[in-house]
Amino acid sequence: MQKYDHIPRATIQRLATYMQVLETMKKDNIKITSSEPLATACDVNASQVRKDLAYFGEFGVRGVGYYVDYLLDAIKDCLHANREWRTALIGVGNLGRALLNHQEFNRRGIRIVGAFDCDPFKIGEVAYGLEIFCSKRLQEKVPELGIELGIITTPPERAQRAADQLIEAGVKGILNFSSARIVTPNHVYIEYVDFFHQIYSLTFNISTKN
Ligand SMILES: NC(=O)c1ccc[n+]([C@@H]2O[C@H](COP(=O)([O-])OP(=O)(O)OC[C@H]3O[C@@H](n4cnc5c(N)ncnc54)[C@H](O)[C@@H]3O)[C@@H](O)[C@H]2O)c1
Repeated sequence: MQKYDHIPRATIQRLATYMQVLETMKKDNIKITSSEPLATACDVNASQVRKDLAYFGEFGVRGVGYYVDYLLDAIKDCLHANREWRTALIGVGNLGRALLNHQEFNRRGIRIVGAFDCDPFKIGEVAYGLEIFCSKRLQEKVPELGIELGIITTPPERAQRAADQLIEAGVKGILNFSSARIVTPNHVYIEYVDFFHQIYSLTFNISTKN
């Protein structure tokens, strides 16, 4: 069993939220904080924050709290968010183009260095500084461009094929924006982004809790 295998997925997701809260504090020149603001941001209690952080080490200072800079750097280390991740985007349609143009990826070290599509009219076109390659060339381009992550923005019925091509090329982490559930081998990690999940949570809460 690997050192970090027992860490719950929810903990990892909360760490990403803690990181955002701490980044805002840093911008606002706040030097010291406690678990409470981090807990509030994630709708958990302060002891959950301490438990989440304890998986990775001891970051608080007794009688002081947490130094914002130090905790932010420590969380970035935990999430490996302090280095560049070279990324391929598959499916240069409406959403794909919006993501290619989203500056926040670069700022966070997620560098989209390859854009791929299967439409012959799009292949060879330049979108936001990237030449669009045929997705059949992933096998060749992934090692050449040092790509480690993939983003899928194809129609759902094409997403498994796109994932298979990424996996065959050696990619081990995939962010899937299509609604398709993707089958991957154990060594490949997949995350799903779907704003309908959040919308249905809103419709449920509005309808049942008011
Ligand atoms: N997660 C979300 O919240 C969210 C929001 C909007 C859209 N979506 C999903 O994102 C996906 C893209 O939406 P869109 O509006 O950009 O669609 P789109 O039709 O504009 O773009 C899809 C692109 O994928 C390309 N493509 C198709 N098959 C491919 C393959 N096998 N390899 C490479 N490229 C391929 C097409 O040529 C096209 O350029 C859809 O699955 C849509 O449902 C998700």
